[in-house]
Amino acid sequence: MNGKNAGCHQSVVSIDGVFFFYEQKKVIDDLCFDILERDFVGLVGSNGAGKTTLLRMMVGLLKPSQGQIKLFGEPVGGFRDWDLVGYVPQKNSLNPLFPATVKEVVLSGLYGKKKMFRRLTKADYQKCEDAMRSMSIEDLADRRIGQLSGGQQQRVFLARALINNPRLLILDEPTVGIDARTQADFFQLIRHMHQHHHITFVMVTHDLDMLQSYLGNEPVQACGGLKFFVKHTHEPEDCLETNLTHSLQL
Ligand SMILES: Nc1ncnc2c1ncn2[C@@H]1O[C@H](COP(=O)(O)OP(=O)(O)OP(=O)(O)O)[C@@H](O)[C@H]1O
Repeated sequence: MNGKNAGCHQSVVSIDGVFFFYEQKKVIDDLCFDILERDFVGLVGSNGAGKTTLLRMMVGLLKPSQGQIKLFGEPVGGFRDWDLVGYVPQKNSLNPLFPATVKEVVLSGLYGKKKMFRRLTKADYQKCEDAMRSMSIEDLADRRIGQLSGGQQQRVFLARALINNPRLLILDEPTVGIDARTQADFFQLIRHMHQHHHITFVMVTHDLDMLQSYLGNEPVQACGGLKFFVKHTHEPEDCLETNLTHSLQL
């Protein structure tokens, strides 16, 4: 877990002495944790343990009260290469009247703060097609997202996170509210992505059985109410495919 080596062992997320307080309430208590390239990290904890808070700090939406988080070696506060990071926040079921189409939602993954008002290019539309195809949702492209099932919506949000071909994918309870069969399919898809692509995963889930079947029974670290399960995938031959939006079909 420790070490910032070359090649497949680079540090992707480094969490160093992080505390987080909401007013007087301590939520994260002196957390130190390194996530290396191509790790799959499963983050587990009871309601209110601080999982979402930690993910939000990783993507710069919250600032640690103390300590530091680095992404790809850069402090999050100064990190600019957000195309490397895909984030799928906790599911909110969408109002069926929400007007955006699937294609528009996926394309919106391209809008960094700076790019918000630029014109979309042919290459952007191609990336969108690739991302939708990788999640097998191309047939839904013109449907309103609010009219889709929970499982379909999750695939759309994953495609949105994939459109920039990220190297770090952060998923906050991606299968909540989805039936068991769809959850199993979704998890298989995530495993496939991890096994075949040069990508690091951090996933919060309450589905311990599913997680342990892939990451083993023992957490590698516990901090407060948080438990970290990790699968390392550091063999050089595991790092051949790099383009996430290619050949993701199961
Ligand atoms: N904006 C906020 N202001 C004050 N307290 C907050 C705020 N957001 C979260 N909290 C509190 O911080 C604690 C951690 O919340 P967090 O959402 O990180 O937990 P979690 O582990 O993701 O929980 P869950 O499994 O229920 O999603 C909880 O006690 C929560 O009530």
